[in-house]
Amino acid sequence: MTNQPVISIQNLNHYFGKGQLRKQVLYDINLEINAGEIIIMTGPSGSGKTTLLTLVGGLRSAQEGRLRVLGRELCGANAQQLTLARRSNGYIFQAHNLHGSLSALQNVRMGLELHKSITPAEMKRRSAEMLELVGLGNRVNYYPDDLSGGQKQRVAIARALVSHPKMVLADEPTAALDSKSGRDVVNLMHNLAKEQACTILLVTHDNRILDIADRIVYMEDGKLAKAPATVG
Ligand SMILES: Nc1ncnc2c1ncn2[C@@H]1O[C@H](COP(=O)(O)OP(=O)(O)OP(=O)(O)O)[C@@H](O)[C@H]1O
Repeated sequence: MTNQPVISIQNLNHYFGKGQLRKQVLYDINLEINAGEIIIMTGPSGSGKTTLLTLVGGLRSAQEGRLRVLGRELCGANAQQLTLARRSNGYIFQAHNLHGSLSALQNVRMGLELHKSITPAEMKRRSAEMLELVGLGNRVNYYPDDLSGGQKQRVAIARALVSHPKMVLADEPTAALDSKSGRDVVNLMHNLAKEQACTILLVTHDNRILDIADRIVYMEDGKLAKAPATVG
């Protein structure tokens, strides 16, 4: 861990809608996250966690305040700048978004396709190696329909990490999983992230996985607070 903030958020506000329907959903958010940290964001439904995650990930544009991610200011960034910012990140979402018509290997390969300098043979080698690492070495040619929920989520993790991103953003990665698969999945994220010195920002309601966090932040009514309970 180098203790350089990779995410620096200052006085960030966010609104949805326009005119009379305009509604503020994030209020004066301040947060610094260092390289290699695993941060869990928790809090009630509708409190703004996913909104903050998508802003940090460059999936929507930040409107007011300062949001510096991996050396780039995202507040006021244009579409092209946001596209560039997204390339540094891996994403893991609850609905894992695997392509049903692609095999596990081809899905993982998608995580490398933006990286033009890598040859097709090298992409295949790295994708197979990452599937091996997540325990799916014997499932590389399976299609998502033939994999369990936990296996699909592991493919999504392999896809997010295959390019060795500096940052991984995860939204409810264990929501659809039973407790054993959920635990396996977060252990895997934790180990791979620590090996690759990758920063993870993870949104969850799943209290069973809080112990993988270096730090927990709590969101309520669009405001960030320290977690009510600390993790030992
Ligand atoms: N695209 C949108 N347009 C308008 N309002 C939205 C939009 N997305 C979210 N909201 C509203 O913003 C608020 C925050 O939503 P958000 O999804 O960030 O909360 P959350 O904490 O992630 O909730 P959950 O835990 O249920 O996923 C909610 O009131 C929600 O209804």
